[in-house]
Amino acid sequence: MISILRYILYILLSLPLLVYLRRKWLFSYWTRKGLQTAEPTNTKEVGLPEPEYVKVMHHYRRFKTKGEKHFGIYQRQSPSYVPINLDIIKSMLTTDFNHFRNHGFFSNVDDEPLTANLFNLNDDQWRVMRAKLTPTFTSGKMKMMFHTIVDRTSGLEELISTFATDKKPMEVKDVMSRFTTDVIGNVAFGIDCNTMKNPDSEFAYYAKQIMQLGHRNKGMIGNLLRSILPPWLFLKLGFKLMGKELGDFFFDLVANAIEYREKNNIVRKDFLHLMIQLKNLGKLSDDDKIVIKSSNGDGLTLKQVTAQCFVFFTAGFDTSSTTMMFSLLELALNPNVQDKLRDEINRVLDKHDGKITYEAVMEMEYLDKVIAESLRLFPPLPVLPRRCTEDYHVPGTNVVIEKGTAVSVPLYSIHHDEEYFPDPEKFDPERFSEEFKSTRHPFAYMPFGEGPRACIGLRFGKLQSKVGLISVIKNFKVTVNEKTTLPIKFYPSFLIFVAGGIWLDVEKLK
Ligand code: HEM
Repeated sequence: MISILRYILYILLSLPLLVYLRRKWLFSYWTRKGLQTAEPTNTKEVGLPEPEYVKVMHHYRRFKTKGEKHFGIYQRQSPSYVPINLDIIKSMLTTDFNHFRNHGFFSNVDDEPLTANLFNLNDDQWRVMRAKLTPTFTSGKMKMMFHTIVDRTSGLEELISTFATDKKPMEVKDVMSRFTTDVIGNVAFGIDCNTMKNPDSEFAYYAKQIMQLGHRNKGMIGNLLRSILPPWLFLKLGFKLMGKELGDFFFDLVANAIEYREKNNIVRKDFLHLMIQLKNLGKLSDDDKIVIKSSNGDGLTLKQVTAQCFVFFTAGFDTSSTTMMFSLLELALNPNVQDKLRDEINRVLDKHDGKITYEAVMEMEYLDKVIAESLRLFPPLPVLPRRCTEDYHVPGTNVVIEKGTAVSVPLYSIHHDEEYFPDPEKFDPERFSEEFKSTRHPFAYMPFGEGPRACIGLRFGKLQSKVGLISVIKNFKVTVNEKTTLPIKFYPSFLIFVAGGIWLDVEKLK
């Protein structure tokens, strides 16, 4: 008995040593691979912790100054490879795409249908889905949906007018998200969410839940297990990655909308109609009626359709409202740019009978530059995730990235690199004149990602951001309210969130 107790005591005493050795071994991964490493720090940060992409930028700058082409970091306990050299990045995202075709997220249509969305899908499932969805985002299809975006601008103008009349500052992210929620809710689910009129609508509630995924909705034990278990095991224990309530809400929404349209042969020019075609025919068709029978068994299931509508919504509403929020902040901080943009908007709209048409938007070159510069300074997805799917010898180096390793393409760091963008913190839309663009490495700017896995919704995202900005700048003058903390501080998240929000004063123009 005493000897058993002694053994237990030895084990207990040696436990801290084992933990220490395991930690040492895990965190020596990159050194063993011959790569410079950003050591994980244990020091407590004072105030708001910096988001991961800002920490990566500090390392990026340090290692780049030393002439390194790449370095390694640790996310929790997992190693992640961070390329610095743009030619390496180009190879990984394009020519050697096959080694890095996955984002590295979990997806399983049976256990949790919403995870079977294009962003999460892997390997052949991704390839097949991407090929099916690509024709949904052509410029022809964008023109078809254009009126839905423009129709929502009257609600946006009404909403902003209330702040101008009451002389109250407006929290820009809230206002612009309500605009994009109404636009995408309409084109992806075919419903009038009306969050601009009613911020407490059911739809607005779920939109907020989506933005909190991964932090708060699983309870304390759920969050703890989620951080240590692989997703498949987490699901086997009865937890949900996205939450059951959220999954049921979106599934019912899509199922009911499709049933209604199919029963009543309702055709609308939106994503949902295109998804009905993909469900029933397996491809898009020019028919202006609903065809029910799948001719070749190639059609998407209802769960697959729901997952894609869900990702259009999630990937589409926050990215575009973030883009407009930062554009408006910079326009408020740079009144000369704001005036110049307003002049362009008025000049072009005059040529188009004062109407926001697709052609008018395409004609606004300065608007395009303003948005491009805002996306440079504040890319809504500041790090591009990839997962290595086959061992990869990094060109021009002795390093081999092992299958299964995560890759973080440091978009935010590249966009703030003074080699590519001199005086990088300055907002200067002229960086996107043809003259300057042609002198830059093509991979120095990629807010929508690059290669076959780049953002499928680029055209739609740009279009709704442009229409939203036209509608605000045409009608209102914006200035910074003192409630905005400058310089802005980011909230720690993998997306760009501003701590305390961005508050602007708005003045209605005649
Ligand atoms: C300004 C707006 C937007 C920005 C900045 C943006 C940015 C991005 C980025 C950086 C990626 C990852 C690309 C990569 O891994 O290389 C991405 C992927 C994606 N985006 Fe967007 N996005 C925007 C708007 C939209 C919209 C409006 C939609 C849909 C309606 C959308 C749907 C998607 C989807 C489905 C993916 C996954 C593509 C795949 O894995 O094949 N995005 N987006």
